[in-house]
Amino acid sequence: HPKDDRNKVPPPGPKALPLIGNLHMLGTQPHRTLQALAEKYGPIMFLKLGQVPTVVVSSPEAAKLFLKTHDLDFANRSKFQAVEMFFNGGKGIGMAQYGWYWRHMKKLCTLQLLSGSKVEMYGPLRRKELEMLVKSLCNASASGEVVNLSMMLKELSENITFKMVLGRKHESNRFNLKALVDLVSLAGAFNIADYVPILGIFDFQGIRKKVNKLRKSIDDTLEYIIEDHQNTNYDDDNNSPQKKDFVDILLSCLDQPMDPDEEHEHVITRNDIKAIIMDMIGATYESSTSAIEWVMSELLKHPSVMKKLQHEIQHVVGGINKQVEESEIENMPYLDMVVKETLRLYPVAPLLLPHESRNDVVVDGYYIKKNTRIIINAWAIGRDPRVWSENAEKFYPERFEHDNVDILGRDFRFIPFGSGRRGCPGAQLGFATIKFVVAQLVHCFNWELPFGMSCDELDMNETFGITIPRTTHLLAIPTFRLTAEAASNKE
Ligand code: HEM
Repeated sequence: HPKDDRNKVPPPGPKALPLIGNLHMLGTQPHRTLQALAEKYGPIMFLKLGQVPTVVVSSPEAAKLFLKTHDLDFANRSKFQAVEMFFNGGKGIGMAQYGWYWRHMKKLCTLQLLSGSKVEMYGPLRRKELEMLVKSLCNASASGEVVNLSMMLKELSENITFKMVLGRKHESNRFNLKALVDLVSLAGAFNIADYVPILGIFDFQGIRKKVNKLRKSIDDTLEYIIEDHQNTNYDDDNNSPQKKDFVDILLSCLDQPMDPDEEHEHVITRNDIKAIIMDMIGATYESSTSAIEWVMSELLKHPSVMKKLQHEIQHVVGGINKQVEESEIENMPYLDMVVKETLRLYPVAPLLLPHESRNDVVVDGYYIKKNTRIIINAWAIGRDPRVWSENAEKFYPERFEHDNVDILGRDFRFIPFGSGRRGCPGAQLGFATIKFVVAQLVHCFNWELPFGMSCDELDMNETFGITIPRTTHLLAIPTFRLTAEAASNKE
């Protein structure tokens, strides 16, 4: 009825062009462009990205409406060509449609892989990998070398990810891990086919071709990983939980009913397990590296914060005779503030992962149709002066001193891990990893910028993708500051 249609007011937004809609407005830094557009059109704004109706959310109040009040209505994910082609139609968690399959898989991973006790269980592994990084930094310190911290952190993250998920070192040439990592980045690439399907037929960017090429090689890799695990006999000594990696735990669910009490008697298949392995590698791989890189960048720019942090850590650890133990981290409130402040300014996934409406919904008086893409601009919320005061752009960890916001998205001013049903199940693991690595790097070394660079000269530009890593690598000079015996972590 026409009268009804008049009442269905969509959120305000800029005028859209035929075919491409507002795509041309996004530029190379969509998180920044969308922030500027929201200043003009408001915190709930409508855009047409190609053919895709999209609502962009840019304030804590609005985020709460979408991720809490109407969470269930917006709990779907948008479909992306590369993901559809690859992850067996989205049978992992991150890109799966809302429903019983996603619910059970998420529950399984949360309980079996990512619970607090499992995060603790992988502590020794993180510690061992980190020790190796400290050793090579010690060598660099002895010869006064400039290190490429970005590359070293990437390697650390690769080692932790592959050890934790696959239980193996990534050097093994039987794993085509490069293909796995390439695929994850293709899944996140801007693919015109996702926005203007009619142009997708031509595959101008060659994404479909690349995904097809990677498909077989990755399937072989995943098959190899699974077989390798199935053929490993754990003798009694080795059968301790510490020896079990993610894949072992997942394989113990193979061919088991997902939930025998439910009406959907889905039995967990090999394909399900492959998709979850891909999800876990994808989610772990880049997220913590990017966050640690930003923490270290801000600390290099703010030597007084670095000193204050060293002081706290030294106090908790009890001097400079030993390295940090992960169990000591919980007694370091300033470290907590430093990492939160970094995630506020550089949320790893600046626009979270796109949600999608499951029904027609009215939010704050605006009519939002079923299958509308929802983008939450966590980056803009973290930098809004109305929320964080006039110094919102400044790195100032003390702002959290009397403001103990939690990381799990209960406070919509701070949502680096999302919130609600589709929130990040790896938040505790991610947060713990970042804090431990930063604490160790800052406790073991003094850090300086190279080539006589002043703090103000450090390039702080970001490159937009699913994540926002630094555009340029972070170079720095470490100087070992602990006693000689602490170098090998002996007390
Ligand atoms: C610093 C580390 C991390 C950050 C900042 C981060 C951030 C995020 C964000 C923003 C989302 C999307 C939330 C939304 O759309 O509302 C997400 C989803 C997800 N994350 Fe993380 N994450 C991190 C680490 C991890 C780790 C270590 C894992 C697992 C090993 C993980 C697994 C997932 C999964 C499976 C989802 C999809 C959840 C769903 O769709 O239901 N994340 N993460």
